[in-house]
Amino acid sequence: MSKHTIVVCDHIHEDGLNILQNTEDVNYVYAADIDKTELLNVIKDADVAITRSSTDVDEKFLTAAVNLKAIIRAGVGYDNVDMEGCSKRGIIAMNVPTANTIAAVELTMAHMLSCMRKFPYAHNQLKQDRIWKREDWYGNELFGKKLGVIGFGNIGHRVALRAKSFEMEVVTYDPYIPSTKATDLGINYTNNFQDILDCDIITIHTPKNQETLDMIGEEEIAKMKDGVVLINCARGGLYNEDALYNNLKSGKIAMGGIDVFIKEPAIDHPLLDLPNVTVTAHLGANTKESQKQIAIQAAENAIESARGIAYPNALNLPIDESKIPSFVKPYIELTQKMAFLSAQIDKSAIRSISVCARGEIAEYLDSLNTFATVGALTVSSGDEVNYVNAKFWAEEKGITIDSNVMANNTSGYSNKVTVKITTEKGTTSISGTVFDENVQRIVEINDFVFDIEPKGKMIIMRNNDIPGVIGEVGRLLGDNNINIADFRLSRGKDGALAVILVDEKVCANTLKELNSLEAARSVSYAQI
Ligand SMILES: NC(=O)c1ccc[n+]([C@@H]2O[C@H](COP(=O)([O-])OP(=O)(O)OC[C@H]3O[C@@H](n4cnc5c(N)ncnc54)[C@H](O)[C@@H]3O)[C@@H](O)[C@H]2O)c1
Ligand SMILES: O=C(O)CC[C@@H](O)C(=O)O
Repeated sequence: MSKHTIVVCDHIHEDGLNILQNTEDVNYVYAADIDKTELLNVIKDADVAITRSSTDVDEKFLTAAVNLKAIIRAGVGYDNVDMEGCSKRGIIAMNVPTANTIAAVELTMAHMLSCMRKFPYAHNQLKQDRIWKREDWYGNELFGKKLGVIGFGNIGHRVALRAKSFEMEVVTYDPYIPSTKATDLGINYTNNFQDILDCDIITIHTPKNQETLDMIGEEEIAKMKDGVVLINCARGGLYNEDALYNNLKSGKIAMGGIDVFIKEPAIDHPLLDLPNVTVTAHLGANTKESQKQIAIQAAENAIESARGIAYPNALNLPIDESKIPSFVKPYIELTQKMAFLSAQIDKSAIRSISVCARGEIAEYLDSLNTFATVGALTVSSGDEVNYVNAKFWAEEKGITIDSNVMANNTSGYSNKVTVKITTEKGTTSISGTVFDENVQRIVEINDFVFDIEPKGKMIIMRNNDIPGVIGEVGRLLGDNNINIADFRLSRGKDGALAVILVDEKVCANTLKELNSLEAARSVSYAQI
């Protein structure tokens, strides 16, 4: 079996490492404890790399990583990933966007409270200096203060909600959201930045990019109230660091709560010398709960991308991101998985790949088509195929690709995608939809109705609808030490189709035995 090399460049939770270690087609390399210069040597063998903010994915890294096909940023911010460099090389970059949201929200609240009550200094005076001097520590309350939240995304909006529960007055500035996203939650929305500068406390939760770097500098601070408190648990440099230092020193800014710095590790940073700054070493994401979730998702996504099955939360998709609403991404992933499954059900030379969609998702047929092609070709061509080269591969092999809007909808799903793969043996058609925000489901296989998560090891068996089939299949799999996790049977006019989810990989001999059952018409094994 050919193995995919996945290199873990930074510390991640052991649950993620265990997933990689226990995956048979993964050769996992732990490189979090080696020097970053040595990493350049190790990374040359990587098919996929997992990084956090301690590894810069820059020109040097990318030049060394000659085999790299995908990179997973085990966190939200990807400002330390050279996205253009990745795209030029056909490397797909992904992040894990929401697993550390709560951790960062709670650290923001901790900094806010620490600043208002000068908590670390009071703590140190008693614990380190053994001085009991209550008159030194008159703080301020959050109650009744005005909080300005810049950036109302996953973290910003939750900080705002928590601040409301402290009975603060909250106003947010985020030109990229509809104002109702804030006002529906009882948060004031403004598109006048001065309203933020007028606040008692300001916290920033935007990504770091050309627009947000130095968003708050000398000029903006001059317009703030004397004694303002500034919190930054997003990225170093969103508040200009020199301006921050000068104004904390002068007392214009009363207190700063800072988790992030332009250059990290920041052990010699001038801000550390100031008495009115509470600091943490980029710990926003550092809760056990969040790191566990991030590591699990990063490991699972690394495996899926190494196998070419899907690129969850891809950041450099071959589509104009600004024109893609967030509901489209899970459909893209699902389409790739359905094509991957379809090409495994009928393992023979593909003649055509066709994607058909209805609902709003039909506007994105072109992108769905690219990802269906990647999924279908991965079965025969492995991880060499990606969204950059998939259509060229198909052309070279003489595979026809087409897409069209579904004419009628009898299923009742408002959005539905069908992938049809035709080989020399026939056509396999799989349809799917997405519930809520990201609950992906396969709802039809060759006109048989199902409700299956596109995940795991499965046997797909077409059979005559006669009594005793389930019992016979169960016995046969039991005799071969294969545990059935779930048995889904769909009945039609002409027989039945069973999708049997199993815990173990099924070998060719067992499939042959299943195929020889009297009721069996065809049997295949697939893994997503
Ligand atoms: N300290 C940590 O360890 C830690 C942990 C997690 C996330 N982060 C960082 O926190 C920040 C926010 O993360 P998130 O998950 O909430 O991201 P998000 O993408 O959910 O939200 C970002 C929000 O910023 C808004 N925005 C973008 N440009 C803006 C601008 N010029 N002015 C105002 N608003 C603007 C966007 O519209 C969006 O609503 C990111 O920089 C992320 O890297 C830090
Ligand atoms: O833990 C990290 O690598 C940084 C996490 C955080 O800054 C993020 O952007 O998700």
